[in-house]
Amino acid sequence: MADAAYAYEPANGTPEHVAEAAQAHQDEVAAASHQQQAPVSYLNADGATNGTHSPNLNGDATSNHSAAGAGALANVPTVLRKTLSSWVGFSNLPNQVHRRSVRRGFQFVAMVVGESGLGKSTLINTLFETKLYQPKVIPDPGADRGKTVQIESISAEIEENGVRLKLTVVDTPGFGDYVNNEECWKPIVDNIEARYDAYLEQENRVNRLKMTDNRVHACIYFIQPTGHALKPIDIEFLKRLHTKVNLIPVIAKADTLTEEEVELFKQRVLADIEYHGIRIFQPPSYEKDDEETAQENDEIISKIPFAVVGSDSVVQAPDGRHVRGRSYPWGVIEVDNEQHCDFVKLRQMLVRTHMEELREHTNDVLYENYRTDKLRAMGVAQDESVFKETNPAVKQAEERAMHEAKLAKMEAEMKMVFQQKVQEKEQKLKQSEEELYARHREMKEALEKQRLELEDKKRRIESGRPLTPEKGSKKRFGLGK
Ligand SMILES: Nc1nc2c(ncn2[C@@H]2O[C@H](COP(=O)(O)OP(=O)(O)OP(=O)(O)O)[C@@H](O)[C@H]2O)c(=O)[nH]1
Repeated sequence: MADAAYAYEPANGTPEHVAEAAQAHQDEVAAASHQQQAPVSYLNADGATNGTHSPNLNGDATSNHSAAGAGALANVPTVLRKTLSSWVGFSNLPNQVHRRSVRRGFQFVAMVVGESGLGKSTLINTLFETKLYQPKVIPDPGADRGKTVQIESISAEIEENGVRLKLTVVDTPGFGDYVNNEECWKPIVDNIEARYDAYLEQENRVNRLKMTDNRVHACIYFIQPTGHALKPIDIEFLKRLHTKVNLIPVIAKADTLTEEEVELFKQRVLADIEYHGIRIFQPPSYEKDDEETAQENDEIISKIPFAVVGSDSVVQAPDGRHVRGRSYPWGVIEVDNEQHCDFVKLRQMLVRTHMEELREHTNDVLYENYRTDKLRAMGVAQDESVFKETNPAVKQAEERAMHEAKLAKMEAEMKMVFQQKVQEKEQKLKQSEEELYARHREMKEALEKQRLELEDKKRRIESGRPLTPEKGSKKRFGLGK
């Protein structure tokens, strides 16, 4: 296992990141072996420099930053890459996912919309090679057809090579069939949203072990093969639905148009779609797609909107083969022949190559947007700071600054309280000082008065004058008042 590599990523590392990191590591290892082993310093998970090492210690030092460079990178979360010395086994993960998926089976909900008689039921039967729809009873001319679009769904469990698929087809009879078709898109939007609501309700349950996904994963929209352009009802419908569901436009009953007419009609439909800013489902292409996949993808994209022919019966071709198709006096149209129609490409995209993509886009984009809008409308606010990518060092510095600010505030408050107390004490001391001074002054005055009286007495005695006590005075000499 010389080349196996793994990488520690920050918490938000995705498998793609990991794969890229692994690839980068392999490139680095290859480069290092060419550069003939100059000692390099390496970074540990904290970003600190751990001195110099020779590049191959089995644990392969793969970061050749200099110490100075390491210092500059000290705050950046570091990816530590190592070569595995033995087989760990996580390359088997896709097989585990495969086994789990086979055990659980898949759910897929497809909606078909289009005016009556455009071949919706026939196409669904043709697509899944199942008689999901039985031949319809055509209503009598006078019979009550109802006044609004009905929503009907049929489910079937189908199995292929041990893989189970629970397929639900949502039909919308009555669409575009009335004299006034003004709001015929509304019951369809309501139905799609009700399915999102049901899923949201399941997500909010305490126990979410048994979640059924009845969200519409794809909406096949049947365009009447007029050969002109999209009709107002088509444009209105597509505009109303394009943010809610994966739209897959198809030109119905393409066998009623010639090859040139189909090509021209496709161009007009696409021009209309672009002009009205309608977003239809486009098979995504990825950088890491191999050549074959990329080519397959391009071919599918080039056929949009798919010109389809449906038939669930087998006919005999002029060369004697028995094929699914439609037989005309002038020949046979084969459903499964790419020269005759785009049915094969539609099936390829819908079932073989992009079913999971459709489910993922429904969940990650369409449902997510619906859920966000719904919760916001209910007044649930999102704390945007949780999405902020944080560098641990910066976060630590922020926390330290906050802590220091808190300490400084506490210190200032304590100082204020202390000063207040000191002021109060000073005030009290000043007051008692003044009281003492006043008392001292009074005593001094009283003593002075006594002294003066005694001196007066002395003078009298010395001069021989009699000491006549003051009238009514019984006061004795003393220091007290
Ligand atoms: N020429 C042609 N006829 C088709 C095609 N697909 C279906 N039909 C025929 O068109 C008729 C109506 O087909 P359905 O599949 O019942 O059409 P629908 O859109 O499901 O009709 P509603 O259920 O009434 O909405 C049937 O007679 C089919 O045999 C097609 O690709 N080309």
